Amino acid sequence: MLVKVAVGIVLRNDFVFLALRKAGQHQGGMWEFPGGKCEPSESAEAALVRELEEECGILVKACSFFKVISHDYGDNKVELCFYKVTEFDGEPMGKEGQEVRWVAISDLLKYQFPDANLQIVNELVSSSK
Ligand SMILES: Nc1nc2c([nH]c(=O)n2[C@H]2C[C@H](O)[C@@H](COP(=O)(O)OP(=O)(O)OP(=O)(O)O)O2)c(=O)[nH]1
Ligand SMILES: [Mg+2]
Repeated sequence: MLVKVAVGIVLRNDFVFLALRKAGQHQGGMWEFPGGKCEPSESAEAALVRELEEECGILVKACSFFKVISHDYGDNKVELCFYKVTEFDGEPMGKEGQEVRWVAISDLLKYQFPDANLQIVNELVSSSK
């Protein structure tokens, strides 16, 4: 089954907000851009706003669509809709107890991401140079 996911690249200056996926989750132990599954008939943008409030406690004020990446993990097929989040209310936090941190975009390659993220991470790092 294909799972549609909305993902937020939350940006502030040259930093991006990352969260650590918990051990029991799919791709647990990997760093991620916060987000989650779209509910049936929910738009990706609506899911993005809902998930970032649920997971990070922020209200998205401005975002722009970045890219869709489809990836087959074998056990799970995902379609990730990435958005750049450039304006938000509140200070992002790990609202579900997850470890979080602001990371300089130029340092992103030091973090381990799920395979589906590799292209996006490389593009972000290249564009920061
Ligand atoms: N949020 C997020 N998910 C990612 C990224 N990269 C990646 O492969 N994924 C995958 C992992 C999961 O299979 C899926 C996202 O599911 P999720 O676990 O965040 O979904 P959710 O927040 O709705 O959580 P749940 O209610 O199902 O527990 O997408 C990423 O950067 N961010
Ligand atoms: Mg999630």
